[in-house]
Amino acid sequence: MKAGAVILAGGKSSRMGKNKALLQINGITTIERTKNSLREVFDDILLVANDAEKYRFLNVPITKDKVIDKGPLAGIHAGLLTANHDTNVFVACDMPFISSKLAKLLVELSDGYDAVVPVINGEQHPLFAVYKRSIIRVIENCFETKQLRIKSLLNQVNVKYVTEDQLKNKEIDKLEQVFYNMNHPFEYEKAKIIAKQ
Ligand SMILES: Nc1nc2c(ncn2[C@@H]2O[C@H](COP(=O)(O)OP(=O)(O)OP(=O)(O)O)[C@@H](O)[C@H]2O)c(=O)[nH]1
Repeated sequence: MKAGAVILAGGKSSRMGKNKALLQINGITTIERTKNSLREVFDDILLVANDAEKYRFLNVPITKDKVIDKGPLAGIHAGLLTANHDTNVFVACDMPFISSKLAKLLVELSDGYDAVVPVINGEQHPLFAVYKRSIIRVIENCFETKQLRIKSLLNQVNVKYVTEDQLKNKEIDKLEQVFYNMNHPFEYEKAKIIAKQ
């Protein structure tokens, strides 16, 4: 695949109260689940984390934010600067049920766009989305103008939004679960139940 995958794990997990990436579900850490799923499709997987030692066990290259305390946008920035490919699927480390098939499809839909973002039931999912190196300068401009929301970035680049209608017939398993993410302890408890279903 002429694209890479980037996992973002540079956050503070303050709502969860402990590192979300390292929470176990069915005996395996969330971030490892994510990595294993991406590995079905991507040879190149990069991790953006600011405490690299915790993640050596994943055996993937690790880079740090170049701009500190700027949230996920800084992770996307560092990932694009470091990745081996122009086109990369970015995934948050708190999404235990992502789909490698969907990741591949998002890449396939990216020709002619700077980014590909799923929109499910009207909600945008910019942390399971494709971003290209062409937007690095725009991200840096967002930092300079203190626009740290990914939405601000998306307003300034050429985005393909992919809705659930466009994903029909693509045989993506359990689409409603793919974007499940864990911010609070009760969402972790729910994830463990979902994983057993
Ligand atoms: N590289 C990088 N990733 C980040 C940063 N902030 C958040 N992320 C990642 O972006 C994704 C979504 O993060 P959030 O849940 O919004 O933020 P968080 O800091 O992890 O959690 P809270 O402290 O509870 O808001 C997760 O994968 C985070 O690891 C950052 O400053 N740098």
